Amino acid sequence: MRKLIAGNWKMNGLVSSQAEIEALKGLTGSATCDIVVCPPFTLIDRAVERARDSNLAIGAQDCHARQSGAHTGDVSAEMLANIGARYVILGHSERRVSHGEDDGIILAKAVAAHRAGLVAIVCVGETRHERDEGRAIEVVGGQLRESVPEGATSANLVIAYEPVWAIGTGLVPTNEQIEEVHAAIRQMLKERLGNDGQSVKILYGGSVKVSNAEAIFGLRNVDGALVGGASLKASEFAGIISAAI
Ligand SMILES: O=C[C@H](O)COP(=O)(O)O
Repeated sequence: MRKLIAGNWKMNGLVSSQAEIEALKGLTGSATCDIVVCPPFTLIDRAVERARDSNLAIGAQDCHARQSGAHTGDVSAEMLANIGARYVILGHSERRVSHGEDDGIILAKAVAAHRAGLVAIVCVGETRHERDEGRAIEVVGGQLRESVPEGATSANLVIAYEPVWAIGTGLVPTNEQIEEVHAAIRQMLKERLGNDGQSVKILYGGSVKVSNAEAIFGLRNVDGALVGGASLKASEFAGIISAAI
């Protein structure tokens, strides 16, 4: 399956950071994988312009479930599609924790993303405590069941497995642990979405770096990565992308 490498800039980036998009274009012109950059809302418009006529797609880091209305400070999926975003990250653990988002909210947002024609990158993953209790697959399975819309397809859904304890910590599960969870996600997607579940991309996220990318991308059910810190510098992100080619 063609790999997908997505960069989540989180709450980083000023107007001057457009230079990273420009540099990334230059460094990844011959890449044979799909590449997505998800800057903060404030830079999406500019990033779309910068990425025009390149193999980079631009995404957002969240959206509201409603199309419009009295929701101060929020941005709808339709607004994102309207300015040229093609992807939206949903259910990132930083939003689950700091904004109290539960699976029901994430499901509603994924439905909204699909309504607007966006690809939803739905994040799932267990905490350290849940892993230590041997419940990683059970937790991820519950999140998938409750937050993936009925009728989602490989054209509008990507799953990102991000163990919470691996995000921004430098800790990474063993290759066996990653493969075990990805294989379980693959099976659940097939059960839920039928044959098309086989083609939904499953990304790994959590402390992906140039030094570990190749080994992670070599795992059977890993179809790419959702990269945080290492996506902020074009040269570093391009190094990860080249490991996926
Ligand atoms: O969305 C990205 C993940 O939270 C991973 O972040 P990280 O690569 O900085 O660990």
